[in-house]
Amino acid sequence: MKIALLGYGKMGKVIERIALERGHEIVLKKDEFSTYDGLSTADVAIDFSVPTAAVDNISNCFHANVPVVSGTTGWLEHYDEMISLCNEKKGAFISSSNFSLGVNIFFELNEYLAKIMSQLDSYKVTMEEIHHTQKLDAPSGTAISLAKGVIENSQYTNWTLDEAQNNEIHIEAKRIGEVPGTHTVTYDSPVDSIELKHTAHNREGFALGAVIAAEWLAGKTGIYSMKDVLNLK
Ligand SMILES: NC(=O)C1=CN([C@@H]2O[C@H](COP(=O)(O)OP(=O)(O)OC[C@H]3O[C@@H](n4cnc5c(N)ncnc54)[C@H](OP(=O)(O)O)[C@@H]3O)[C@@H](O)[C@H]2O)C=CC1
Ligand SMILES: O=C(O)C1=N[C@H](C(=O)O)C[C@H](O)C1
Repeated sequence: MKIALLGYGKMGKVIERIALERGHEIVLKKDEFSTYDGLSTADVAIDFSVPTAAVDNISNCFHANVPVVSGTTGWLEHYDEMISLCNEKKGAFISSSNFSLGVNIFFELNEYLAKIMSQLDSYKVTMEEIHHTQKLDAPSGTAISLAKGVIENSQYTNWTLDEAQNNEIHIEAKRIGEVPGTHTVTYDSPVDSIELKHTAHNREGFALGAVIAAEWLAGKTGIYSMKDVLNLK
């Protein structure tokens, strides 16, 4: 399969290695100043860039009729626009705040736990995410997805980085050294606590998940999620 890499930073480089190991060919490595030359020859594009570049990258894929897998976080305010463009161009799209198998299992557990805890007034939920100091966005896309998973299954209505008021979920975003990504969901009561925690040991899980998603998406049309790829629906 011919793959275009949109973003060739920390993630792009790990994705390149895993894609080559799985027998794929890289036809474009786009960073900030390079062009999209080669994009139209790709079977699929994988976007791990920066919040300000994701919309251009994804739009260019739809215009070039190339299926696109996007892992970039911090551009959610343009999500509906990209969905409309995908539908208009009859494109193929998967975006996820986290492509690792472990985090996608964690998402399922988070939703299940939220349903149970929604019946118990004595517990209050909070979230913590820890990432490396080069990360541009806060809170992480994964923390936002976790908060949405709770909101859709409980009485909580929104998340905040500030002190939580009624029905708000507080997210603590920490930036420390080279941490690849640690997320914790905590339910705390006066008598005990329950914690769900995922710790990434490196970037391999994110990158492998993105390559698997790209293999799954190539040749398809439509808008999908990691639930489709991993058969979690
Ligand atoms: N969904 C998931 O599973 C995961 C998502 N992420 C997300 O992926 C994104 C990338 O992370 P990471 O690799 O660590 O970040 P890096 O900062 O290491 O890499 C970002 C890359 O994007 C490039 N870039 C900047 N502008 C453009 C542009 N206009 N077009 C294409 N590329 C551009 C940069 O180029 P240059 O070097 O020239 O500046 C750089 O190569 C982040 O949003 C992060 O949150 C990260 C891990 C997992
Ligand atoms: O920027 C990162 O590094 C990561 N970003 C994603 C996010 O914002 O959730 C996923 C992962 O935690 C690593």
